[in-house]
Amino acid sequence: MLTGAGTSASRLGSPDLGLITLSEMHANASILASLDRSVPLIADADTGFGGPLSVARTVTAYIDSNVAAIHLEDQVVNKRCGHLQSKQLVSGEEFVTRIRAACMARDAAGRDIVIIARTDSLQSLGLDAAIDRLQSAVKAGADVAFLEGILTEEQGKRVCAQLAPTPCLINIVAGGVTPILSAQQASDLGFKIMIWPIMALTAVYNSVQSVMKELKETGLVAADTNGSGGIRDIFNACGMRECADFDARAGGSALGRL
Ligand SMILES: C[C@](O)(C(=O)O)[C@H](CC(=O)O)C(=O)O
Repeated sequence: MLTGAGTSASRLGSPDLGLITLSEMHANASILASLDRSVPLIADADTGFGGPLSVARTVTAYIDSNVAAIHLEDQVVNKRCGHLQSKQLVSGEEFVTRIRAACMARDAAGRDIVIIARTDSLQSLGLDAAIDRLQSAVKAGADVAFLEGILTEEQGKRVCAQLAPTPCLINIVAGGVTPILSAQQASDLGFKIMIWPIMALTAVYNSVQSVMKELKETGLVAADTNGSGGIRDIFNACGMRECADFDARAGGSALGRL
């Protein structure tokens, strides 16, 4: 999952308030999608970054980066995280235009990308209107429906039932408005896709904060005595053995001993 909130936080040091641009999102998407091509990447496309032509440009850029799916929402371009208050929406017609533009760009590219329609309208318009927006988006060609900021399990169950057979996605954000559900609970409600967009960022943030505090207070962060948790673990996770093996098979001799 390429999170817009996480990309804003890590690249701009800013909250998820619509400051991130297509170029920055696309750069991150390209890196993530190329890490392991067998793993499909869902990328946040926010509002599509403008009118129909900008939406089309966004879709084409993500397709070129081998992104598997994108979610496009109905907030105004000056958007905010879906779990904050006072979100503003574009009209239902403008939302459908965004989705239609995305599907047209996908069809024109002749390549496969899953279009996930996200509505942020539950907060201000209520459940019936939000479901209505998702149904219109599906009619315009969206493959998956995403009701953002679900407040209760009952709402989750209803959206899945009323959108069927279109698969629905649920977004779990620690500290957000949606109850934290397990994969099994989400599946029991009828969801087919579940994202935890800021889980990894939260874990990294908490552990970096903890070691930074320790370093500041004690002047030292002790290394693990058993050799795990160090830089070699990270190099190995990044494929150091595979690199050495490739180098040797190609006839190289520089990576025999690392
Ligand atoms: C899904 C989301 O768009 C994202 O940026 O990952 C965010 C997540 C978040 O802010 O925690 C969202 O608006 O829900």
